[in-house]
Amino acid sequence: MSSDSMASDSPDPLVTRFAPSPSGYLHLGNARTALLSYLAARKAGGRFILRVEDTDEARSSEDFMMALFADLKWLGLDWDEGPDIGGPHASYRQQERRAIYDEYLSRLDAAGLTYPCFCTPAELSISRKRQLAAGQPPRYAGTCRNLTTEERAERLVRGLPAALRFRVPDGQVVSFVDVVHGEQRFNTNDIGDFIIRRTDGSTAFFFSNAVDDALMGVTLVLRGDDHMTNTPRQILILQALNLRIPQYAHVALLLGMDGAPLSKRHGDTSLRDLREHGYLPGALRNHLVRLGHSCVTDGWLDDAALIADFDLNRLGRAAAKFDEAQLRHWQKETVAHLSTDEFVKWIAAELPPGLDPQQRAQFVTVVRANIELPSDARAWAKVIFGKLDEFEPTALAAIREAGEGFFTEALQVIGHPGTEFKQAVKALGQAAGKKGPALFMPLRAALTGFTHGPELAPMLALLPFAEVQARLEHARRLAV
Ligand SMILES: Nc1ncnc2c1ncn2[C@@H]1O[C@H](COP(=O)(O)OP(=O)(O)OP(=O)(O)O)[C@@H](O)[C@H]1O
Repeated sequence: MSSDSMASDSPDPLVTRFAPSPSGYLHLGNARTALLSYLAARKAGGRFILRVEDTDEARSSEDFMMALFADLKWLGLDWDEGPDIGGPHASYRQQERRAIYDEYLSRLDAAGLTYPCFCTPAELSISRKRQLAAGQPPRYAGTCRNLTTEERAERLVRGLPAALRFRVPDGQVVSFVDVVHGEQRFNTNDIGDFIIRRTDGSTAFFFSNAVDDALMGVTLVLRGDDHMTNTPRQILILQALNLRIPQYAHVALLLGMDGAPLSKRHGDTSLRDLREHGYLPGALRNHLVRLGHSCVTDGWLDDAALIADFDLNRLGRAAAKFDEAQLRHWQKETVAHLSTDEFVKWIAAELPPGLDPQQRAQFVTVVRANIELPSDARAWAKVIFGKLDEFEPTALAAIREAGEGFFTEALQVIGHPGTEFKQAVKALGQAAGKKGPALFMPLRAALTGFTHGPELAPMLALLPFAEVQARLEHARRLAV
């Protein structure tokens, strides 16, 4: 039993989808899967569908769904069909597709491929433990498979809660060619009959997800490899319903710093957190596309270039780890690619009120290369437009190392408004007998409170002369 012939050589345009559950904020793993699915569709000139899998009512919420739309849009994705915009296969919310599932469940039923299962969670757990103890892979033992019609009727009359199981055929092999992992083969004897409708009447993931993909015309299911072992089950359902089997691409899960897969349930680093920290969508896109996909271009890619660079054949198998240093690298690159207007808009909320346009423009020119996040702009705005009341420890050490005499000289050399800074520093170096870092570092420390930062001369051009004097005087007192 192979799905190869149905899955390949499709003349139809590529249709991909992202199908999250609205049960938490999207984390970077979800976002990466969404981005890759989006890029695959856009690259091929196909369609990208957003479907919300909210059959688990206890964990799903309207707020999370709205957040999901907002976060995906912020990341720069758009979709051709979805719950918020509709489309030819509406509804795109599984809660609203119950009648469709009932119809397809009854088809399976009519074909004799389902049966009610009355096993309780406790009974299933004991059975699983027994199998594990016997060194067997846990699978449903088939307890309710062979109940007689009378036994079933008797249990139903007693009102026992019943789930619905799919009858997996014995002794067959389900095979498919995964875009990332190549040929996959699963023996149906290892699968075990699985639940397609829970006791509360909601359909299980295996079923609704597969039926929706087929009915929505999805041709490529690109998802995390947490779903690899679900795929043979889904192929069995689609075959039983005579529905089209898509191609599958299972990408390695994105792991957190602790090595565990990111997961909504664990509240892992969400797109939202990063956005609130000031990360830019372009940084996320450039970072995420390179986790599990190798780009031809090493440099920063805008949206169009990202689509052009994307290639399904370059999806990788290796597990990818979220690395904040990498994200910061792409953030830096993205900031460098902002136009001046975009940059000013991005940091506007961090600037003190009342700056004139010239001060604003000068500030941007001076500090831009030193800003990765808006909070950096806040820190430099405080240094330049505010009062200096904090020194980082290395700055304090540099001031004390230079000594009181150095700052007495500095106050004389930089002694009047309009002093040309470069000339003044040269003169100070001669007077104090210092050069290089021994000359620049204490000055930088005294005037900014830091031992790193934007070029000093243009920064000082923004400081009032009285403030320069006050800071040098303060440093002189600190150095005593
Ligand atoms: N760590 C991960 N790395 C990459 N993709 C992931 C990761 N976790 C989930 N996905 C993918 O995101 C898509 C949406 O999945 P889903 O909404 O179930 O997310 P989830 O984080 O697994 O949620 P939950 O923790 O609630 O199960 C699926 O394609 C899934 O494979």
